[in-house]
Amino acid sequence: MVSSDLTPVDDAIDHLVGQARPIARTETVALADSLDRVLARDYMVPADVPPADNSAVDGYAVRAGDLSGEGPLPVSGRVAAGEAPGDLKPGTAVRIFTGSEIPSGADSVIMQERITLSDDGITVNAPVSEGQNIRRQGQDLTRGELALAKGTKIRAQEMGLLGSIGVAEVSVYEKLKVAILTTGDELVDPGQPLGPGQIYNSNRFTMLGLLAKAGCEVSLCETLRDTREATRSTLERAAAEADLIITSGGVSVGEEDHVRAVLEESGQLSLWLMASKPGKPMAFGSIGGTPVLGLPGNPAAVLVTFLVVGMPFIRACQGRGVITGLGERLPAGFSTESTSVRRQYIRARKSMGDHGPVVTAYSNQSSGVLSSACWADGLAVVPENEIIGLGDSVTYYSFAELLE
Ligand SMILES: Nc1nc2c(c(=O)[nH]1)N[C@H]1C(S)=C(S)[C@@H](COP(=O)(O)OP(=O)(O)OC[C@H]3O[C@@H](n4cnc5c(N)ncnc54)[C@H](O)[C@@H]3O)O[C@H]1N2
Ligand code: MOO
Repeated sequence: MVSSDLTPVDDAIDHLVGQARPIARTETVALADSLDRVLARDYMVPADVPPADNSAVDGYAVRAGDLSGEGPLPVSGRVAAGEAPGDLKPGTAVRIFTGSEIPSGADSVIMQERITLSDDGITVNAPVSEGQNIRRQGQDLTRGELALAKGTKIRAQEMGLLGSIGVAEVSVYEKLKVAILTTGDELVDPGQPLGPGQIYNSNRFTMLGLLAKAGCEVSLCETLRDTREATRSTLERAAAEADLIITSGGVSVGEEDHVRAVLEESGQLSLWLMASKPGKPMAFGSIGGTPVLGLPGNPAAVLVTFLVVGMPFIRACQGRGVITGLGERLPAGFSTESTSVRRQYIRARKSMGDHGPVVTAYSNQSSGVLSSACWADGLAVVPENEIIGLGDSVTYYSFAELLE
């Protein structure tokens, strides 16, 4: 029997992350298609990047010691980027471009703006120090070192880095297959007329968007009728082909709340009720060995609970590490009136106040008010048992970083 005390949010996250089994299935994708995927192996550097010393500017390669003599330095050659450089003849300069390899014998490059060119060669108008304007071989990556570690999520810059070491195809974990099950007899799909007592199913679309951003594949997306049998059979069917099932609704205390009951009867319920607002009736367990994250039905609770506890769990299942250091401390542009034993996640906006950035809160924080989340660009945290006064420091998380 799972405790009906409210589990503190941090303990709930630890519990879920502890239960996560990282996906083992891998696949190979073209580098061009690897954005937002997760590396399934370490990538070592096969050869120095850049492979040779090269010029950081358009100008002239010289030996700094040759500049002490009188008169211009004759220009003895030219190296375009992509050409193999020859040797620098002593006492001369070589015309060179950004990215051109440095001819052997040269030890410095002078920007073309710092010289005067005549028929006799170049006259240098600025002091030259040995090594200037040369990008050294291996300054970016050195042969044999780790370029990117297994478990790294590939952003644009990681795509570029893999390209820079010559990787054309990337070994990544398969996307997590997630089943979305929304529950409730009152739900109607957008596009249909609404009958008495009915509402449109919005959670389904919030969840589709969140999972796409989280790099998951939605393998099944259905709405359940409010019966024990429909809930059981759909959960079992989803469990057979998904890595994770996420439900909305049906986890509170009413007799029509079947998700939690089915987990208890036919699977496992390892956590129920979290000390957060919104998100209290969150449930977690498994059925047929597949983890089930039961989000509350209220639309803003779906968003908040997914971001706060769902994302750390999904990251762990994706083979990624725990992300730390999220959030920033900012003065509150709002105040609260009473304390709660639940940690409150306020739909909030970071904006510029008279004295710098400040976090403002949407006026209606009801978990049925999804427009609060559209107005907001993140969440501000009111800690358990605390009251926030205007100007007090609060932690603010942007939606973007919560979805990293
Ligand atoms: N006696 C108590 N009642 C409630 C409690 C409680 O502690 N004791 N907790 C409240 C809180 S907090 C929440 S959150 C909700 C969560 O209940 P469920 O997770 O069982 O969700 P439902 O009852 O199925 O739905 C709640 C609400 O959300 C609407 N909903 C559900 N699914 C969708 C959807 N796909 N799209 C749009 N809207 C949806 C549903 O119509 C309800 O209005 O329980 C409170 N009650
Ligand atoms: O916990 Mo409920 O999600 O506050 O509305």
